[in-house]
Amino acid sequence: MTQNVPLILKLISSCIPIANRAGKIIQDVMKKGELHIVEKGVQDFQTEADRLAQQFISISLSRQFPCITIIGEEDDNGEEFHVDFETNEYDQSVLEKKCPDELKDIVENQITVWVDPLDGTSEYTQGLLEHVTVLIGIAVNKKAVAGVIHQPYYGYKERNDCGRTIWGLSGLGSFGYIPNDLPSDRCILTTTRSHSTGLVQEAIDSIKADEVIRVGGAGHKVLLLLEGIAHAYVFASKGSKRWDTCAPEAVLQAAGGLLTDISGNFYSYDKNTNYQNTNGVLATAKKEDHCRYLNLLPDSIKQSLK
Ligand SMILES: Nc1ncnc2c1ncn2[C@@H]1O[C@H](COP(=O)(O)O)[C@@H](O)[C@H]1OP(=O)(O)O
Ligand SMILES: [Mg+2]
Ligand SMILES: [Mg+2]
Ligand SMILES: [Mg+2]
Repeated sequence: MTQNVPLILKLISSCIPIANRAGKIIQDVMKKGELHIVEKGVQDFQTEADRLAQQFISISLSRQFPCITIIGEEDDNGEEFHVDFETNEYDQSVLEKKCPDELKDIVENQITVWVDPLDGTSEYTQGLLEHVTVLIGIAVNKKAVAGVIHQPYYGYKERNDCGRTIWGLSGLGSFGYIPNDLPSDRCILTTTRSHSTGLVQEAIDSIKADEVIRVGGAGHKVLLLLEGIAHAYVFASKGSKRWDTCAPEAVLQAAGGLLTDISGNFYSYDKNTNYQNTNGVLATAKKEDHCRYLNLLPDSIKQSLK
């Protein structure tokens, strides 16, 4: 069934059911009601759901794609985990797509997968469940080229079968959501709700937006850009990591947007990179708007993150 499918499509089509299943693991932990929270650092938490979803994703992907490098947020907890799920499921709609020519011949050792099993952990622990996403980002050499963003609690207040999965591939497009037009008469920003600093606020103020939406998670904020709810995501702080931005960057770029650090430089997603996003995040729904936001941010803010 998948013999003649290029590796990159096969990998994305496998990441979708894996991300969906990780979302179920996250829901199950919440249903049981005991999160077993560990504090990794200041404003940096890990729950049972982060750990179990990480192990599930890492084990499932490495069984199926043994020569791919997988780097996950919660990799080093050393716990035993039994994966009872045969990871030979594929999302058929991905397998049917035409692979962009430049990605047809990619092999496993060129790929690094950046996994954030639960993005928006602070919000998850506070019951802000729509902020939670599962992020699986696929980099070829150092570039983020594909991403899967699963939002397990999307629509949970309205329906029982909640959740949705968005994915994108550079040169092909983005799928799984309705891209509405951005408002043309006002400027709407999105930024952190749980990791704000004086500098984060200074950067927001320098843009003089009409509205600022403060929500959790890098995945969730990029969804606001994809859906035409916010024009730009501005986070002038260290704190996020490559697994927070790889999938969002790839899906956004496939949809015509752009994600860089606050000086306009791309992060490298090479397997040997330092994984800290030291220079913050500036993402825009439209790549042609990116330069304007970049110019609005004062040099003093850019310099102080370097
Ligand atoms: N200071 C920080 N320490 C740890 N993680 C951070 C920090 N700042 C941001 N992050 C990660 O980046 C995501 C986006 O940031 P924010 O929600 O503040 O805008 C967070 O959900 C968190 O990911 P995670 O929840 O996976 O640990
Ligand atoms: Mg975390
Ligand atoms: Mg995260
Ligand atoms: Mg996380």
